Amino acid sequence: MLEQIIEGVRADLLARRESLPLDAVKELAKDAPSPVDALARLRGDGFHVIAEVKRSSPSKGALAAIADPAGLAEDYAAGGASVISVLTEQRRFGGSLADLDAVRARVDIPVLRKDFVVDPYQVWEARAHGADLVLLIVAALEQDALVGLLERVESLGMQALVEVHDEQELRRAVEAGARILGVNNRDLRTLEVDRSTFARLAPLVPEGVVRVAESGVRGPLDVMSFADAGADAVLVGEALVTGSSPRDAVAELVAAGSHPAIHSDRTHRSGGVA
Ligand SMILES: O=P(O)(O)OC[C@@H](O)[C@@H](O)c1c[nH]c2ccccc12
Repeated sequence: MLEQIIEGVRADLLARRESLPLDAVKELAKDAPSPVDALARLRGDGFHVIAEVKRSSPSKGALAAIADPAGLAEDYAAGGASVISVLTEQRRFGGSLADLDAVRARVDIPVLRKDFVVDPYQVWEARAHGADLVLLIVAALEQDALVGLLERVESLGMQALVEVHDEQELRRAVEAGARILGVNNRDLRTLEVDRSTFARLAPLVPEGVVRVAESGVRGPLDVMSFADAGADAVLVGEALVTGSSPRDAVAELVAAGSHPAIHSDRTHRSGGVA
């Protein structure tokens, strides 16, 4: 699946590059609002929710129409989200750079461009459209490309969420210098979700690197177990776009992550309940 998605991404990228050359994108990037320090935000106190604007996915098809992505992002922010993730991949996820523009114009918390980034052009584009963070998927990149893109992201004042799904990818991410590491519980090759992936990989993430549990969060109980396994943040799409109140849903997840010890063995052994 990953390869087919990337094929489409490259074709769309080629078309955009033809209508707007890299130099023009670089000019636009100069005029973009300065990046917000997303790393400081995610390293800050408390548990963090990265809330995603997601219309559809290859695994689930259509999830939600989302006529007003900026309104949704405002609701997420009001519920206490630390970062808004905006899918910009068009063919399989129904996103666009217009969604990123709309969201950027209406929230001041950090915004993540969520896409299959394989070329520096997309990093410049992210900055030109006001992104503070860019997703880099290790499974989609050779090591040299990963290192180069990460450097480009940081040289533009942004941060990368570096996504991994197994031990080897995790080692590559750490070697490349990732500061924010996402463990995707969904295997992008098969689209299967295995919620034990995060807990398996989290102990291998070096101290000081932000740990994000991605995909498959259904509600507060999942957040508690990811927080218990060491997550600093969760990245949530489907559960938020299909629920009734995105604002209340985010608030519930933030609260759940802030009290992981209620469910931990540690607490049971000491007999206390937070
Ligand atoms: O809708 P979910 O299961 O809450 O997942 C959100 C997010 O983790 C998922 O959209 C995602 C994680 N990594 C990606 C890479 C590309 C596209 C999408 C993703």
